[in-house]
Amino acid sequence: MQIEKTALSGVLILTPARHGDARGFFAESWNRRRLAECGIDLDFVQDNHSLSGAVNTLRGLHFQAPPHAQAKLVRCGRGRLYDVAVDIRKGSPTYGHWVGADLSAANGRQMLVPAGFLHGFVTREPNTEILYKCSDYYAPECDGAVHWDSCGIDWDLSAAPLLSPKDAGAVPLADFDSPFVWEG
Ligand SMILES: Cc1cn([C@H]2C[C@H](O)[C@@H](COP(=O)(O)OP(=O)(O)O[C@H]3O[C@@H](C)C(=O)[C@@H](O)[C@H]3O)O2)c(=O)[nH]c1=O
Repeated sequence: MQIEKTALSGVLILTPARHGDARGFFAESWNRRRLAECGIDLDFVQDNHSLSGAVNTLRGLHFQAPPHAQAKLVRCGRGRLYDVAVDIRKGSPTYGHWVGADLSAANGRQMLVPAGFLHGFVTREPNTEILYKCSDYYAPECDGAVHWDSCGIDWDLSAAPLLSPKDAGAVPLADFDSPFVWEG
C-alpha cells in the first residue's frame, strides 16, 4: 500500500499493492487494520457504486452536514475519472482550496476525502464506474451541494458537463455557509 499526501492535509492518495499473475491481478482494495496502522482508522458503514454513461458526466460538489458528515474512500472500478476534494472547514488555512487526482480501473488509485470536504468527479471515459466507502449512512436531510464551477477547479472538460438538476442549481462557494469548522 502506497500512501501519498496531497496539498490538502488529510486528503490522501492510496495505491494498494497489486499481485499480478497469469490470470490478472489481486489487490486488497481496503484493509481496515492496515490503514489503521498508518493512522487512518475510519468506521465505514456504506459502500456506494454509480455508473456514468457519458464522458464529461460531472457529479458534485457534494457533502453531508453534521451529524451525518461522511469521509469517503473513492476508487474507480471501470473506466477513468478525475476526482476532486475541496476544503470547506471554516477557519481552515486551506478553506476553498482543492486537489484533484486521476483515478482509473487501470491505475487502482484511491482518494481519501475526509469529512469537511466537498467531493466531486468528472468522467473521462464512457461507462465509468465509481466505488466509494462512506463513514456515515446516507441522510438526505443533511445532503448538500456547492456549484461545481465556483471553486476555481480546472476540470479539463472537453465539452459541457452532464449534470443533475440539483448540481446545475447548486449554490456558489462564495454564497455558501459551511456547516464545518476547522478544529486545527
Ligand atoms: C448519495 C445517495 C443517493 N441515493 C439516491 C438519491 C437519489 O434518488 C439517487 C441519486 O442521488 P444523487 O443524485 O445525489 O447521486 P450522485 O450525484 O451520484 O451523488 C453522489 O455524488 C458523489 C460526488 C458523492 O460524493 C456522493 O456522496 C453522492 O453525493 O440515489 C441513495 O439512495 N443513497 C445515497 O447514499
